[in-house]
Amino acid sequence: MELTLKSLHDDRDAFLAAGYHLPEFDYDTVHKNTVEHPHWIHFGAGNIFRAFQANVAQNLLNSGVLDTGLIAAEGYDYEIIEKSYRPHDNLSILATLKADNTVEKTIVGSIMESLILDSKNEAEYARLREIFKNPSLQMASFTITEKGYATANAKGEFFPAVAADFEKGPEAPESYLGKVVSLLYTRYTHGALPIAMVSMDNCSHNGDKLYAAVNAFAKAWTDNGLVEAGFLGYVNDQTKVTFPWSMIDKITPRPDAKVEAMLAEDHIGGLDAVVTSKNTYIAPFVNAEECEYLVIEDAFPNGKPALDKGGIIFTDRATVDKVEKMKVCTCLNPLHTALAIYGCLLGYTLISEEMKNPLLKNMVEVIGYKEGLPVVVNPGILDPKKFIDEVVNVRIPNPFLPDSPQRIATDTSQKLSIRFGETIKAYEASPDLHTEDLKLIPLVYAGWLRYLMGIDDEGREFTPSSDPLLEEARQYVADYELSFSPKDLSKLDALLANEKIFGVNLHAIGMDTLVKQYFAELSSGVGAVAAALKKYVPEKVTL
Ligand SMILES: NC(=O)C1=CN([C@@H]2O[C@H](COP(=O)(O)OP(=O)(O)OC[C@H]3O[C@@H](n4cnc5c(N)ncnc54)[C@H](O)[C@@H]3O)[C@@H](O)[C@H]2O)C=CC1
Ligand SMILES: O=P(O)(O)OC[C@H]1O[C@](O)(CO)[C@@H](O)[C@@H]1O
Repeated sequence: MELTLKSLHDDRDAFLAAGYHLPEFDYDTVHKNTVEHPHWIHFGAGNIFRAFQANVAQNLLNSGVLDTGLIAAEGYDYEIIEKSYRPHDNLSILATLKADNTVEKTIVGSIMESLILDSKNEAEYARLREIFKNPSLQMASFTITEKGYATANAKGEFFPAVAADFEKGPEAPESYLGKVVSLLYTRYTHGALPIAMVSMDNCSHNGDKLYAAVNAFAKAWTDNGLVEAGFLGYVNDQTKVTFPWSMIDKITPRPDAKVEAMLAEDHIGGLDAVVTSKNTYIAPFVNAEECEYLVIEDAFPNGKPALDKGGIIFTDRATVDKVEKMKVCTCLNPLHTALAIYGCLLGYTLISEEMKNPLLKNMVEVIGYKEGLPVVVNPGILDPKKFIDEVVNVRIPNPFLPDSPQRIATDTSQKLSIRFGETIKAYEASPDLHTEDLKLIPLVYAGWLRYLMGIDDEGREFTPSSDPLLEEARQYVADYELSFSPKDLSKLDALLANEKIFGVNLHAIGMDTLVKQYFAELSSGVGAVAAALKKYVPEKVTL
């Protein structure tokens, strides 16, 4: 068998016998409808898109709720399309790795076109313009990673490609967002048609990030006389163009060798995973957990596909904000980051294995239930207690999900502030709660300092995961080594006072003393990390 439309047709019985769910809609009709009346284009053809959005669309096509499929556009890593989409007629295999050790295998065929977003690729760029001219288009969505929305570096200087595009205008831009905004300009010049531009990336207030980038281009092109006068107004007219906020949640690890081997047993050829030259881990299959949440602000000026029938929740902005805070600041991501740091220190390579260690499990339970939950505002549409129960008892201990502390430890310096700082701020602001009662959040901070030393609890060197502030942050711990001798910890002061990293100035609120005390213990010798966990994490957590 092959992962192609022809093989799906010719070998249908063999696929079914091997346990695959197959697309159940009339492919040719949906393809024709999509080409003629596209409703939904997605930018960022990576793993989450195929595991989540494309599968939701397929379910809705199967049940007849939708009659058009998806168009995938890739403007950063063209190899994804060349190596993983086109050889397989845009089909992919979704391996849903359930906590009960069953794997659901689905051939996802809802992506009707895959296009390279490159202004030098005339044919495909023309097709993208055609799509943006079409009145039927309701939504352009994005999963391009948080850094994909940046137009400038940390010093505020525009990236060279962005600066060049500001000068050149919408004809043939080179930067990612420049290309997207030039398509939006095409939509403007063809009737100022309405559209929702929906970021589905895992970052706080994601719609604002997309808006800021789009608006920067619209403004620069207007100031430089490169676009019609009304374009900037169009981008800022919410009856025309919106930038809804969203919260997305589905743990989708990189394509895993064990899953590849399992699929190979079904005798489907050509499923090899590749790492592209731009470092995307991609394969014709994706592996993900079963659980998924996508909550989107209901601001769609051209109407929206009936995705609510596929489990996607539409609500108001304030609710999206609360849901996102619940997940990112308390119920999922802080627990992940705590496990990432201590997992790397203790030599784990699977998050699920860490959850078998009672101390690590108790650590995340205290951080989530005891320290975080008291300050969570219930968003109403999802219950925080139930959400965290599912995270702690089902999702992160799922032994079949090949997720690693090393993957989650990527960019920790960028994550600490939102994942823990918001809770600290809420304690500081509360008349009833006391920041000094927070005992394990400081242990995570201290763990991160210990992690920056790049030496695990056995005394072996390890390579910390990539992080834009890694080298800078490592300077602060460069003088420390594993030893029981007393340390001058003042070298940590400037780091601990860095509000950007921790969300609060830990010195100003007095938490730095505890973090330093913990750090001294964690770095006091081989085995000190395990010893500190034993000392500070309760043996029993009563929920
Ligand atoms: N994988 C996961 O568990 C989840 C991911 N997400 C969000 O989706 C994003 C992408 O995740 P995956 O698709 O799993 O990753 P991936 O590595 O499979 O794909 C990354 C995608 O982003 C694009 N990209 C990377 N750097 C870029 C840049 N500088 N400019 C523009 N595009 C760029 C790539 O070309 C590719 O389309 C994440 O960063 C996160 O925000 C959200 C929830 C879960
Ligand atoms: O720590 P990161 O890199 O944001 O990844 C966290 C993981 O958890 C999630 O937030 C779950 O949705 C995903 O984005 C990702 O798989």
